[in-house]
Amino acid sequence: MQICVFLSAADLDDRYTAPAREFAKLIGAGGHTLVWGGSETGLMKVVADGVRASGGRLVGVSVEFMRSVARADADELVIAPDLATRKALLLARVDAIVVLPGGLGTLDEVTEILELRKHGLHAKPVVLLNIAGFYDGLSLQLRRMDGEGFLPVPLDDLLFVAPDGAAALAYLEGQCSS
Ligand SMILES: C/C(=C\CNc1ncnc2c1ncn2[C@@H]1O[C@H](COP(=O)(O)O)[C@@H](O)[C@H]1O)CO
Repeated sequence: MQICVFLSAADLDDRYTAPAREFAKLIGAGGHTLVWGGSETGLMKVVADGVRASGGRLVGVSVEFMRSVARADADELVIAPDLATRKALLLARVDAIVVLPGGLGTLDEVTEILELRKHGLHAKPVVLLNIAGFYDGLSLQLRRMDGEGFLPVPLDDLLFVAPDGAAALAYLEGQCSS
């Protein structure tokens, strides 16, 4: 599978980096390709390093104004002219999307992907990898939207929340083989 991972560009502590590294190892060992924002910073670097070390392929999709922090040794590096084009390219290139802990950039990416899926503009599986309970708050908010009629499709049709990397990959393997 070509797996798009959205995740933090910040340097984080072991609570986040250790499970992210485990997930990266599963991606590489499973023969999958990581498609990500292409940067050499923070959790983005941790996961790219982990995928590379376990034999996986790296496809970076960076953006012109971040070119200087893009990973030079990616197997493939695409530079988009702007953030909107980058998100479209990331989605177009992959079979599935996994969202690790992140800040506003990650939140922007995941909400756009979910909004497109809500409108039936793609049908790619989206997984929130709930490392250290990071997405408990967002999950609660989304469940409230679902329960109170704010979503035109059931939340479970939009998103799967996985407790760990193994559960995330098992879900994607089931979805992408069917
Ligand atoms: C430019 C600097 C660091 C590099 N920053 C980023 N590099 C690549 N991709 C990025 C960067 N910042 C955001 N993104 C995209 O958004 C997500 C991470 O954002 P967050 O706010 O840290 O959650 C990530 O998925 C990227 O696609 C030096 O300042």
